[in-house]
Amino acid sequence: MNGHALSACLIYCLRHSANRGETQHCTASPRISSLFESESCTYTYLLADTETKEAVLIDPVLETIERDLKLVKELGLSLTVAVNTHCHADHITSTGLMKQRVAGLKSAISKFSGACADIHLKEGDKITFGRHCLTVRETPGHTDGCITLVTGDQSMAFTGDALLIRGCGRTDFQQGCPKKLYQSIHGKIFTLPNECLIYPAHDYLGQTASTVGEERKFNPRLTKGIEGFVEIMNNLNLPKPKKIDISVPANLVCGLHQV
Ligand SMILES: N[C@@H](CCC(=O)N[C@@H](CSS)C(=O)NCC(=O)O)C(=O)O
Ligand SMILES: [Fe+2]
Repeated sequence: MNGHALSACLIYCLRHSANRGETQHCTASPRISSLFESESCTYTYLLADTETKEAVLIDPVLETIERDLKLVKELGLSLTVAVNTHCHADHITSTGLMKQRVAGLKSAISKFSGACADIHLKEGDKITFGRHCLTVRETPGHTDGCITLVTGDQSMAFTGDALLIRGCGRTDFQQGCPKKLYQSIHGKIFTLPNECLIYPAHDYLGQTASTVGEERKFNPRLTKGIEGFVEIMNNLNLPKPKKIDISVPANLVCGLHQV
């Protein structure tokens, strides 16, 4: 083999071994537990690598910290990151308290949330746990700091309050903007594969999960054009979340306002 062929071969081998590393590292689906908090109708998701036992918690709620930690212990998991999909307005996060209970645990939230955390996330960042990872897609519109977390194999998306099942997050407070939300959902969530499972932060009707294909086809708000969507969002006339005045300031400091 001459020098040129040898270096071409070397580049090919390096590229392919890097790709293999990426594939092995970040594609298989993690184990998932969906946990519900009934007062705020919030879903907390525990994702784990069943081999390495590393785990990530999404949107944990203060009131259910004991339940969540019990499950982590029962499954023999090592919780590495507790991430919020945004600065919640309706409930207080448990990430601050959880950090006091779990050695080495790091909190994470979007850098555009204005909230404190160990890790400030932005578009394309990855949260790795064992062989799995979550990739950050910025999906503002409900708040400026809303993110959607997508598994490496794009089989699951944790959409926070951006996309709900047959609905979406309201846009009438916390920097809410219907046009931004429409663009976020169509550009960052509906571009995922149709089979990708949607796991929202809330459900008020007892629904648990949906898919990108289902929401693209049946979501009564998102199947409209942008003008129709804006019209719907500007006329929801929802009452404010009962706990908004304590939740937002508390969540800016990881729920450690009065603890
Ligand atoms: N009644 C609840 C608050 C309900 C609410 O406003 N939910 C938010 C998500 S929490 S910020 C929302 O975006 N809802 C969209 C919708 O169409 O319902 C309370 O008092 O806590
Ligand atoms: Fe919200």
